[in-house]
Amino acid sequence: MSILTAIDLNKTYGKGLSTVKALTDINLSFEKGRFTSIIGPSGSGKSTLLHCIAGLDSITNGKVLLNDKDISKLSEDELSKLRREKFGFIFQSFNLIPVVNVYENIVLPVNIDNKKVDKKYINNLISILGLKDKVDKFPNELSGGQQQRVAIARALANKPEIIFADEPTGNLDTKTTYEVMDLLKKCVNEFGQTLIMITHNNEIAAMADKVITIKDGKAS
Ligand SMILES: Nc1ncnc2c1ncn2[C@@H]1O[C@H](COP(=O)(O)OP(=O)(O)OP(=O)(O)O)[C@@H](O)[C@H]1O
Repeated sequence: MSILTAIDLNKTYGKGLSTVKALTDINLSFEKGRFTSIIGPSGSGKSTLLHCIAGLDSITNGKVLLNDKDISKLSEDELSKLRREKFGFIFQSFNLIPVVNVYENIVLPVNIDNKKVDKKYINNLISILGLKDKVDKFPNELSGGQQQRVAIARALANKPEIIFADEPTGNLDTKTTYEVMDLLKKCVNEFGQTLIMITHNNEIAAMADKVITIKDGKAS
């Protein structure tokens, strides 16, 4: 069953002479509870696609359906609620809050929604990501790889239906990369979450149930 569908999706940046056509007539569907990887050359439109289907960026033409609902028609408030409740994001830049500790950063999305923190689940995430002895530290006391792991735990804290990831292991060493991939695959295979991930790493791309290639703003 498809959870997310792009129909005739087009994205153009800018106006007048300086326009850039980033995506052209994209028709794709993402299966619920599956891992889809997105590969393609630099500048081909991968991040633009991810941002458009995740409701982070407006689209120029077409539709983006979440189940059967066109999310490209939602207001900014409705979109931000949707993203908070149903989506988890892992980007190359971690966007951690510098003034609160690692634990507070991780549970932030749960607290924003006034939900109860599932301590067992959060502690399991912390332990799998090797952050047990870092929970009281502040982001600037951690290495880049450690900060990325905190960002991953935060993205998963709300048990999102869809995890959008843009090169999530780009800054990690090989061992941590495989640990993180094991965790993300577990999210898909054991918890039924949907994972959509951009990667430049062919080995990681091959772990997916489906691989989409973007070239010159077109999908194949
Ligand atoms: N905010 C923006 N304004 C104008 N053009 C943009 C903007 N963001 C991206 N682009 C352009 O859109 C095209 C697609 O960029 P995008 O970042 O989606 O590619 P990518 O495949 O993710 O690249 P990379 O692998 O290097 O991250 C590029 O030509 C880029 O320069």
